[in-house]
Amino acid sequence: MTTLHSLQQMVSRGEKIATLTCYDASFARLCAQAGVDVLLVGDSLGMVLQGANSTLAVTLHDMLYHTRCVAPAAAGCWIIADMPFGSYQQSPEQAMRNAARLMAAGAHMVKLEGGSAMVETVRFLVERGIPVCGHLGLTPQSVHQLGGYRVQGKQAEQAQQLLDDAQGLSDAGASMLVLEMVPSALAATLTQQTGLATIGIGAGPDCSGQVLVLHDMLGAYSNGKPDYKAPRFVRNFMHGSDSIQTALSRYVAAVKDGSFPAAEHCF
Ligand SMILES: Nc1nc(=O)c2c([nH]1)NC[C@@H]1CN(c3ccc(C(=O)N[C@@H](CCC(=O)O)C(=O)O)cc3)CN21
Ligand SMILES: CC(C)C(=O)C(=O)O
Ligand SMILES: [Mg+2]
Repeated sequence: MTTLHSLQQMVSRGEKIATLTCYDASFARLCAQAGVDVLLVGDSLGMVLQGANSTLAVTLHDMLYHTRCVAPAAAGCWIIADMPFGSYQQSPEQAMRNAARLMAAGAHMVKLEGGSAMVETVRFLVERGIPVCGHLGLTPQSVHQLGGYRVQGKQAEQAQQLLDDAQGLSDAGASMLVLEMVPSALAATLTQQTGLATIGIGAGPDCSGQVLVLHDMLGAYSNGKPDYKAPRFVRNFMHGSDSIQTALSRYVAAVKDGSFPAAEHCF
């Protein structure tokens, strides 16, 4: 069974943490059988399941429903649930109220996007018994502020801000951190300096683990436009696999042996 403690032990011995998003019981069973360590009930479900072009319209009810679908079937996996847009930014009390509902639905940890502005909220949740995962770099709930789904932290000033944000989240008691679309060298520095278990998506090979959206790594997602191209960090593991089970197992193996991500998936 994967626990926060066993994840930290994996980090200590240099074993990579294989993470996938998951939204339902059937895939939770397949992922658990394939040896996926962590399942993220991501608000990416707004794009993947609901067909929207951002994650902004996802509700707490949506997240509760999918967490309840995943949890009973996720045998042994560590389950992280995303806090959706608008469910935690107002105050630590609002975040606590909604995080408690996600935990009651079966999550083991909640994830929220943002840096210094979220430090007080992270401390509030952790002091009240809720494990918290941060999310820095490309934070999709801020897509309209960031001007698109773009790599973050390329300029020195942005990179320093990310380092300060990560340290702040770590000091506040966060135990994991998703790094999305940041240069590999910066993600490596963040991982070394903060002591957090970092889970990268487009953040290079030197994170403590990797995550992909399930439908992306199975080649099952497109935004419906004829010129759709998957993000650079995606590898389709159905290529060369005869079944979904094989693709999931090959993903776990590639994360564990360091062959994913390769340079072509990184910034
Ligand atoms: N299916 C899916 N996969 C994801 O990885 C994902 C979601 N949905 N929804 C929530 C966010 C949004 N994400 C995205 C969405 C698009 C790009 C993208 O189009 N990237 C291109 C262009 C980069 C650029 O313009 O600089 C790339 O080539 O990486 C990246 C991340 C990551 N998350
Ligand atoms: C892409 C991952 C990190 C995520 O936040 C999601 O799936 O919502
Ligand atoms: Mg998310």
